[in-house]
Amino acid sequence: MHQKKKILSKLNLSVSEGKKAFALLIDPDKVQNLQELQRVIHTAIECKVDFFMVGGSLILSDFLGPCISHIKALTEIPVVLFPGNNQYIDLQADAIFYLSLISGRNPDLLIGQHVLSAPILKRSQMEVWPTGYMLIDGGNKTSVSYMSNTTPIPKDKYDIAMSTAIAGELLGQQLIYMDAGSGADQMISERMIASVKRAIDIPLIIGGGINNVQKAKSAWKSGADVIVVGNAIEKDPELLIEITEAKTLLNQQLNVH
Ligand SMILES: CC(C)=CCC/C(C)=C/CC/C(C)=C/CC/C(C)=C/COP(=O)(O)OP(=O)(O)O
Ligand SMILES: O=P(O)(O)OC[C@@H](O)CO
Ligand SMILES: [Mg+2]
Repeated sequence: MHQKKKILSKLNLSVSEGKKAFALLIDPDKVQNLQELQRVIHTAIECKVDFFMVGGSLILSDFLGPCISHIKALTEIPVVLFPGNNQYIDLQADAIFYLSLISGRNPDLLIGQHVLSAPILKRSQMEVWPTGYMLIDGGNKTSVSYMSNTTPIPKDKYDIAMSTAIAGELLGQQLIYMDAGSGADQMISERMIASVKRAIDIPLIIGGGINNVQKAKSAWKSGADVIVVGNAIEKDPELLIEITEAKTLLNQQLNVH
């Protein structure tokens, strides 16, 4: 029998208490050298990030496995795979976002990649997190929209986003991840986040283009349960500390620390 999803249950519990979470996305291809990686991991550990995410739309380096093993060697903070396809699976991770790209109409990303990866995931010890993944237009063409061959939901089509998220929930997805794509010019708007959050009862993850502390706060305040930051921290690891301070303060104000 498959083991219980302990990490996901813990996340669900803190979300049900209204607690805000912060995930750091590490792109194996953007790691300059091992020292740089260790520095970011150490800062993330000091900040007690809620989880690490590792993955990419297209990975050219051989660094996916080493990235995960370096994190695992230093901390118990969970590592969650964020795979662009079934090749980017490494069984050292604790969990995997089993993404279905529900904003798109590309069958390979709704079921094809899942069929290819199902046997290995079923045999593994990893927690598999069924995730409705929705791309929202962030003003520029991102790797993920090009690589997925899908059109993101227009940024002001709140009803389409809401209905898509509800459909994901009704189909049994356990998380909704709305992403403007890595390096998006504009993060997802407050109104879009709030409309989707109101419509669903599963945790809402928001990412793409969150590159300063104001944007992180605005995403949380509009309804994000988890925010994901990648690019901006690669450029300035100190941002980890600022965002963590904002999270701590917000959780204190919400009385859920
Ligand atoms: C079920 C399995 C095994 C895989 C899921 C496959 C699906 C549905 C993927 C969705 C589409 C996709 C390509 C997602 C990738 C998301 C991701 C890891 C983004 C990280 O950012 P990058 O797109 O790599 O950005 P950069 O251009 O900044 O590197
Ligand atoms: O790299 P950034 O823009 O922070 O985006 C993070 C993540 O949501 C991308 O899929
Ligand atoms: Mg990438």
